Amino acid sequence: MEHNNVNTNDVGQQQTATATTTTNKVIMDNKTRDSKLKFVETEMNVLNLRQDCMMQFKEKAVYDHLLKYYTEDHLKKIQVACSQTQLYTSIRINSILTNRDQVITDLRNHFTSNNNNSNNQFTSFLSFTDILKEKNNGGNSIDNNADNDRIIKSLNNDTIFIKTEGPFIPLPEYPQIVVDLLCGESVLRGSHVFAPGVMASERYLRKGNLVSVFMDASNNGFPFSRGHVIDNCYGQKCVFVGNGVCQMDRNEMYQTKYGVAIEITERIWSCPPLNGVLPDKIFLQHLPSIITVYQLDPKPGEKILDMCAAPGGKTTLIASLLHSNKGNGGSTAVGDEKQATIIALDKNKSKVKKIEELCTRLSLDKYVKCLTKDSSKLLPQHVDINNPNNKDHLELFKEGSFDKILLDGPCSGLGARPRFREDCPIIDTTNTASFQRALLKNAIGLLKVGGLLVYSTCTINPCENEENVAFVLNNYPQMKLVSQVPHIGQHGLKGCGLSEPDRLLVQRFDPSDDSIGTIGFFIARFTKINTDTPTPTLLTEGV
Ligand SMILES: C[S@@+](CC[C@H](N)C(=O)[O-])C[C@H]1O[C@@H](n2cnc3c(N)ncnc32)[C@H](O)[C@@H]1O
Repeated sequence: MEHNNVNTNDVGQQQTATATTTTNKVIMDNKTRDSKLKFVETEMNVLNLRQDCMMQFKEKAVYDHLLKYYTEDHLKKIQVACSQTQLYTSIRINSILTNRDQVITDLRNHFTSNNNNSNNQFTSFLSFTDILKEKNNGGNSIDNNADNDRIIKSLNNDTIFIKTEGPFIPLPEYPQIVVDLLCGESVLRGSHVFAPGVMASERYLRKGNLVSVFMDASNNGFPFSRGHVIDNCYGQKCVFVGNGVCQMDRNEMYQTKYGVAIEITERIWSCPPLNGVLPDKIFLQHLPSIITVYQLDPKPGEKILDMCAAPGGKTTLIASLLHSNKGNGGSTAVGDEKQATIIALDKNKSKVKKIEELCTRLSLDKYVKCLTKDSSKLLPQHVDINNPNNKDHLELFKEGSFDKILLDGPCSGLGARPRFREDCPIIDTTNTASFQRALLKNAIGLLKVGGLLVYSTCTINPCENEENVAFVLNNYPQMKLVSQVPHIGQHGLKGCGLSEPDRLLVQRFDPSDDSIGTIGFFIARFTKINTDTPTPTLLTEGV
């Protein structure tokens, strides 16, 4: 699950006369916070201003399912973490067009000229090494070897991290606006409010008015139609997401599909508003997603498959790494003699278009060939070999022909944050796991002996993670786990089918790990060995 590309254009930055409030600089001490909360709690039911606030599961069965793997205490910590914003905004630099120093200068200029940085909030741009040091209290837990050094250097060159501060508790003291869940979660991640997200408001709102923005987090969705007039307090289960300034009159908010309706000036979490900023030079991507692609370690001359690629976040990072590695072994573009072809697939045609658009926007299109395909049916056994229309498919998807495969498939998404209501139905926790096995089967068939398969999900559901890895290891003796570089997440959960050595090889990002503060995520890195000529290790294992 990538950063929500809510919309672009952080427009409306010209502050109106009433927009004189600046974001709170100091985190509340407990006493001030408590007295503010007392005021707020007597006034309204605001979920996230309570200490015990945590993400709730729409279906209790999902909670019960997770309790089979996590203790109650652990799950509670995950729920609390999921209701908060991630610890870092991670920014990938498009090194084909720019470099880290230039992006830092551009971002400084952007924040200054848009008045978003009036209290110097976003002056600190951290490197990957910085966040490792913070994670390990000054130490760096990554081993020093040539491979690690090369990868850390590349991560330091091509990423920037901005730390999230908070929670700040501005008072929700202005006329109220209710936005939908998606919009509210985007605001918590740093976005402004775009017009389509506005659900309800007080009757008399004008451009320039200050407003308090609430997100509807009730279990059954917003009970009124869009444009509903709310008087006084919105009494449903709601989450206060910040104060802001209207950039439109009330009517326009409901009539237009485009543009910023409210510019947020006081936030709960200090995430920078970056939607639409330097659109061809930076890409917002969660840290575990970045780490996933580094596990592929793409090299010039390789044939690479991204099986579930839309909207293209990881595909474009693969292409970007290939571009950076171009000097180390020749040309890489599709069509070149010594080509490293990235085949990016998605089963949804309109989503494939999105991959193409992103590749073009980032000037990486020459590295990627995008196709609409069902990746659970790539192997020749799923294709009518006598049909001449399938000739190209059979040629491209030969068994054992890919050097590197990324399988970042559909998953239950039980790891997203910030999130106040988890809507995933219980059926998805098992159905997705079995569908992922069908995808894995195709990936294994297409992988070369000696090749790498990277499998990832953005969920904390062990059925889709550790248990699927155990499924692969138990059913495909040619598949072995290999170590990950970098490995900054936790090890696999115990009791989910993995042996102790294998548990240590997978990488699990637990939202409740405050030291890194990411979304929930899981990565496994496999290689394929030749089982016809067993290696000494295999012989020993067989004894
Ligand atoms: C988690 S998203 C992938 C995100 C992507 N890797 C990125 O980093 O931007 C999962 C994608 O799998 C696609 N998908 C689902 N079933 C598929 C199938 N059978 N074959 C190919 N793609 C599929 C979905 O359309 C969705 O775009």
